[in-house]
Amino acid sequence: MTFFSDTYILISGFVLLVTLALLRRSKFRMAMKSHNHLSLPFPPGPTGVPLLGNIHQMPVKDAWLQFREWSKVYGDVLHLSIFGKDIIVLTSYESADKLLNKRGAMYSSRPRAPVMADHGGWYYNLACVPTGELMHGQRRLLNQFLNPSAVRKYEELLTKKARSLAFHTSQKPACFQAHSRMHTTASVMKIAYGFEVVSEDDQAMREAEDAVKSLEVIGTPGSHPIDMFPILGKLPLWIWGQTFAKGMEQMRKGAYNVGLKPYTIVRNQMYYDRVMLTYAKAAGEATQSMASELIESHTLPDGSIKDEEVVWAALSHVYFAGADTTSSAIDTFVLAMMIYPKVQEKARQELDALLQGERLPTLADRVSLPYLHAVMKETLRWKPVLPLGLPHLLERDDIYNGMFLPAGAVVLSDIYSMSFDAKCFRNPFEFDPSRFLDYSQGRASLRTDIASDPEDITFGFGRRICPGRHLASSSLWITMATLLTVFEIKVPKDQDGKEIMPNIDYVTHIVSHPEPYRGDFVSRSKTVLEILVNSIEGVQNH
Ligand code: HEM
Repeated sequence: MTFFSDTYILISGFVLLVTLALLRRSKFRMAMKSHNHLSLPFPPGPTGVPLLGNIHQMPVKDAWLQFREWSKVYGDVLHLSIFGKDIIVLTSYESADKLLNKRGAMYSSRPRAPVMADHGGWYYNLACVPTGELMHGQRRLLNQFLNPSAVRKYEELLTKKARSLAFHTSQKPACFQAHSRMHTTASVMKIAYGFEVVSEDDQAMREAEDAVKSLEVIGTPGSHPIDMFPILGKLPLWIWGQTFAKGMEQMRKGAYNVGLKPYTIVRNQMYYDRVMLTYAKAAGEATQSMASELIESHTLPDGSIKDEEVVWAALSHVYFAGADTTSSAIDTFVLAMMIYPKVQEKARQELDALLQGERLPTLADRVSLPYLHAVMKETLRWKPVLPLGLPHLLERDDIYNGMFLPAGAVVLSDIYSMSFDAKCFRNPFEFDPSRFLDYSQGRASLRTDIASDPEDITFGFGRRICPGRHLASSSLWITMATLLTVFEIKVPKDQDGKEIMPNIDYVTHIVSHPEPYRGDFVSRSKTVLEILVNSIEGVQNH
């Protein structure tokens, strides 16, 4: 991405950055009270150049691929430096567990991200909220609604949405990825705000997509010069080029559309219902959404809402962090089923033995289907949804295995390298769910002795672990089970009957998505389609 509008700005900007780098190295360490009293070494890493550090070695795209290579040379805790900013990359589950989980109190903040937070209007988004009340307050509310037992109350809705996805896929199989995106958005919109999303042209869908797109302007989060030297943010935005200035405008719009706006709609509706004396009815319906429950429970006697910013911000995450991520995992599952038909067949046999062709799966069947659960773990491992998680910030100096980790370092959990760690996963690039199964009792059961479980890796770590993980795994599981019950998922063929192998390239900004692909969804029988249609009331509208 070009941040500078012309050569002059490029040169003067460069001189400024180098000067700031010199100042920063000493000042930043002092501000964060970093002292290496014992003169311990930093973790190893590639040798950088004075002042600039490793900037010239950092790939612009898919940095985790390079981190994996470096980890083979330097070990599982890497140290990099960019303009004097320390970056620690954890490439093994063991190091992430020992530092981010076990020493979570000091590894749980987020680095400052002025471009996203201050200029782009996303200051409330947990991806850039440091430790403090805005973080704790939001996480408290999210955990209240998304803990394992709370998520059970959404099982019926998730099942209905999975069936609706199967139905729409049977009607228009070529549009599967668009359907999957719509159905995950529809689920989280219903849960968060009680809104019904019924079409891909729905305004909420378009606004969520625009909001995701608007974030692309910042490239790799944290990589813009303003993020490294916030003082540069005081300069007029146009010096970074028109695209950037316009991008900031789009970001602010997106931040409002997925944050305050949907909350305000619910709040106004509830207020209107109250005024119209239909409050009792509205309250009855209100219990169906997180927003209305929270507005109810946070309304003060004078009609204002206690901690209102925390409430609307927390809700925004269900919608914004919930849809894009889960649909990525669903799309990966379908891709894997096309490429590994034997795995697909095995999972289906397990389902058929339980369902006997008489009914569709429900989430209550999950415990009886260990192979399918293993397929889900492998889906999450094989193509991690967030290959580098979200950055953590180390708030105090730390020592790990005789190495000095300085306060103020940005800590990256390299979920990609952890997922392809050959020490934990044999033939890591193969999609092989049996790695999670134990057949010693004569039938498959999930292994309990796995050194690193993808479900403990892919949702992040410590006090920042994904609060939506239980909802995500229920949604993913029921979608997988329903699709396999209804369809055989095949690689499409060309006119000569030759298979057209799907593209397995992924495009990643923060979340990774498969590039558009085509799958062939063949209904398994007329009966199963009838059962599907009968199981959904008013299917056209869901
Ligand atoms: C397959 C689906 C999903 C995956 C793989 C995923 C993964 C992640 C990861 C890796 C993080 C960063 C954790 C860290 O900093 O160590 C994260 C954070 C987060 N996720 Fe998810 N997520 C998924 C679905 C969801 C859903 C459904 C929701 C909400 C309903 C959600 C809400 C959040 C929030 C709010 C955060 C920020 C937490 C914080 O900073 O304190 N995610 N997620």
